Amino acid sequence: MKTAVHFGAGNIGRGFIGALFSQSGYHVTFVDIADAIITKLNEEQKYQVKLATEQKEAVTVENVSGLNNLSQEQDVHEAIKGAVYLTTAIGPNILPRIAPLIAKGLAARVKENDEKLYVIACENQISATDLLKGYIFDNLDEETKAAIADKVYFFNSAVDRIVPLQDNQGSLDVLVEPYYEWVVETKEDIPHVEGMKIVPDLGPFIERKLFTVNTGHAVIAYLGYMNGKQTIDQTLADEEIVKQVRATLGETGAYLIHQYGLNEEEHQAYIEKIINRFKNRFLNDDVTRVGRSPLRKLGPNDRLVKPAVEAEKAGLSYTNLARAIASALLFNNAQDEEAVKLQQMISESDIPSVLKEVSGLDTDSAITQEVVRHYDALKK
Ligand SMILES: NC(=O)C1=CN([C@@H]2O[C@H](COP(=O)(O)OP(=O)(O)OC[C@H]3O[C@@H](n4cnc5c(N)ncnc54)[C@H](O)[C@@H]3O)[C@@H](O)[C@H]2O)C=CC1
Ligand SMILES: O=P(O)(O)OC[C@H]1O[C@](O)(CO)[C@@H](O)[C@@H]1O
Repeated sequence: MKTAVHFGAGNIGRGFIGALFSQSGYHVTFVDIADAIITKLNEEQKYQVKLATEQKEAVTVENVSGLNNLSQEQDVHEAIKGAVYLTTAIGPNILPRIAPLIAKGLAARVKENDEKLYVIACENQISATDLLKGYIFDNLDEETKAAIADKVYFFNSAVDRIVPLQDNQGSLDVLVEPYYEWVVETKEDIPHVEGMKIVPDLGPFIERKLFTVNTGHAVIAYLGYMNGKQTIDQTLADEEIVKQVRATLGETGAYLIHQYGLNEEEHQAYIEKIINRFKNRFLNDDVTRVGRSPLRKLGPNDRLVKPAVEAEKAGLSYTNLARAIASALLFNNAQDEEAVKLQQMISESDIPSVLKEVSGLDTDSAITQEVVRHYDALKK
């Protein structure tokens, strides 16, 4: 049987990417540090993906197993040696940590296997696979880099499916929204995977997704948190917040239309479809999950700052994006490591200096001034 090695047996790993490989006739070897999940995968060898709908339709995912990357290094090398695909859904910040192990696996593989291997990072981050490739190459000697050149291919991708935190008493089953989109950038003819959409240029896809789904979601999460809401759908019951989401997505939309020549009506329909996805009450999606890791979300290339910077460059409005950035700066969830660090930075310094450090914005830039104005207003 063909195999795919997937790093990260979490929500997207089990509920989306691993499920598509399994449905396409692959055996999926999940690699993770969570021992309980790995043990259960090996014991049960299957799980269910359940749709967040009234009917809760379920699909059984079979031909799965697990390896612990901390205690089973050698087995992970063996798995990489024989795989057709190597994918990740682990969080962008974790990619550097798994790169040394992948590098060792690739070095061992190319000594004995001339077949092509396709590496795809499935993370909410522009050019995540390029980043992963860089981390892997930092761990390879020149000879191995040359040896893998025409055997290991690295493709960027965009992944879109809302998979909330799972409240299932340790079961492997995963609740997911019905919608999904996995777009992979390549001009190669690659082995078929159900549900994988191939495009020659990912730019418009990843920006459209990140600056609509993820920007919109972040606005709801931060405003919801600020207003004491528990979940995304509860937050959207507040019409003022819905208005704010539409206004923000109006700004990212204007940039996307300007940058990629998108059809205005189609883009408006895309926005509305996404807002409806967010309203799915069966997801019960916690605002703290969607707002997690605010330092990453406030990064220069991420869902809030990048569209604001691009809008400003294009002479377009960015005041609602500035408000979204301000609301992210007010996310003071004590359970979130990055939120704690962010609040500590703010308490020891000032907003312009924090934005300089976290988002790469000049302290006297127009965006920074606009964020400070909103921050002061929201804080009241
Ligand atoms: N949940 C969602 O709806 C979506 C998530 N994404 C992206 O997918 C990626 C994964 O997100 P989720 O599946 O939600 O997260 P998750 O937390 O459910 O899964 C991540 C998994 O990685 C494992 N992990 C952490 N550190 C590790 C390490 N050093 N070595 C091996 N495994 C390690 C964790 O144990 C966990 O099982 C993120 O980049 C996220 O932005 C993208 C689209 C949708
Ligand atoms: O996974 P991240 O980047 O922390 O952000 C959460 C976002 O990702 C998603 O899980 C799916 O794209 C959304 O729910 C949300 O916008």
